[in-house]
Amino acid sequence: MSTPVVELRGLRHAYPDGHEALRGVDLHVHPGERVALLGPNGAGKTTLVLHLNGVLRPDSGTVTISGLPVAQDSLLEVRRRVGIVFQDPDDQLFMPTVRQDVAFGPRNLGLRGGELDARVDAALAAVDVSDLADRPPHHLSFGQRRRVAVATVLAMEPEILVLDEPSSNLDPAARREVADILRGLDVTVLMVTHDLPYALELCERSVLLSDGLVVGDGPTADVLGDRALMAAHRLELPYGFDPASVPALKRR
Ligand SMILES: Nc1ncnc2c1ncn2[C@@H]1O[C@H](COP(=O)(O)OP(=O)(O)OP(=O)(O)O)[C@@H](O)[C@H]1O
Repeated sequence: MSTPVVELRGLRHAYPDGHEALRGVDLHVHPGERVALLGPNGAGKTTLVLHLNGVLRPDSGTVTISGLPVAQDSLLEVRRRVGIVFQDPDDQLFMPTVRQDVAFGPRNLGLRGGELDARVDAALAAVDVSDLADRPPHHLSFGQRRRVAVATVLAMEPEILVLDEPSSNLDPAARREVADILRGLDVTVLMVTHDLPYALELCERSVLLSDGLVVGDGPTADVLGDRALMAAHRLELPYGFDPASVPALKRR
C-alpha cells in the first residue's frame, strides 16, 4: 500500500496546565482520501491539526507526513506539504491584492517569473477566483475570501489540504460552491467540521475524535448512522436528516 500522507502513532499531548488533549491517537490518511475529522467541542481536533505542521509537538508518539517525520529540522518541508486553511480567512490574507497573497508562499519557496505566475494562475483558477486577482482581499465577501485562502494554500502544491470548518459563516450558495470546488480538487483532504451533512457530502471517510481518542473511523454514512456512537459523543444530526438518504461517495 502507498505511504500514508499522514501517519500518527500513539500521539499524546498535554497543555502546560496539565490537560491531556490527545491521549494516544493513531491515524493514517492515505493519498487521495478525503477524511472528515469530527468530534464534540474540546475533543482535541485543533490540537491534532496543530501537530501536522509542527506548531505543537507530541509529548510522546510520532507524526509523519508522507514518510517525513515532523521534527525541528523538517519544519520547512513539512509546512509545504501540509497546507492548513484556517477557519477565519483573515488570518491568512494580508497582502494588498489577491494575486500577491496567493504568490506569497511560492515566492518564499524561491519561485519567480513565469513559473511563479503559472503557479498563482493555477491556484486562482482551481477555486474559481481568477477574476478577483487584482482586488484587495479585504474588499471581498467572506465566501470569496475563504476561496482565496484555499488558493494561497494550493499555490504551495501541498500533499494534504487541511481545512478547519470550511462551511462556517457561508450562506447556502457559497457553502455549495465551496463544496463543489473541494470535490473537484485532486488533493488529499482532512477536514475538521461540526457540519455533519457537509462531512457526508464531501468525505467518504470520517474519523470521530472524543476526549483525545479516536472512537470511530469508517465510511461517513456508517459513522453518522451509528446512533449509539453519535449519542455517546454528543454529536447530533440536523433534525430530519437521514445519512442513508445521501448517495455514497466513491473513493477517488
Ligand atoms: N492552550 C491551551 N491550554 C490549555 N488547554 C487547552 C489549550 N488549547 C486547548 N486546550 C484544551 O484541550 C482540549 C482540546 O482542545 P481543542 O481545541 O483541540 O478541541 P477541539 O476538538 O478543536 O474543539 P472545538 O470543536 O471546540 O474547536 C480542550 O479541553 C481544551 O480546553
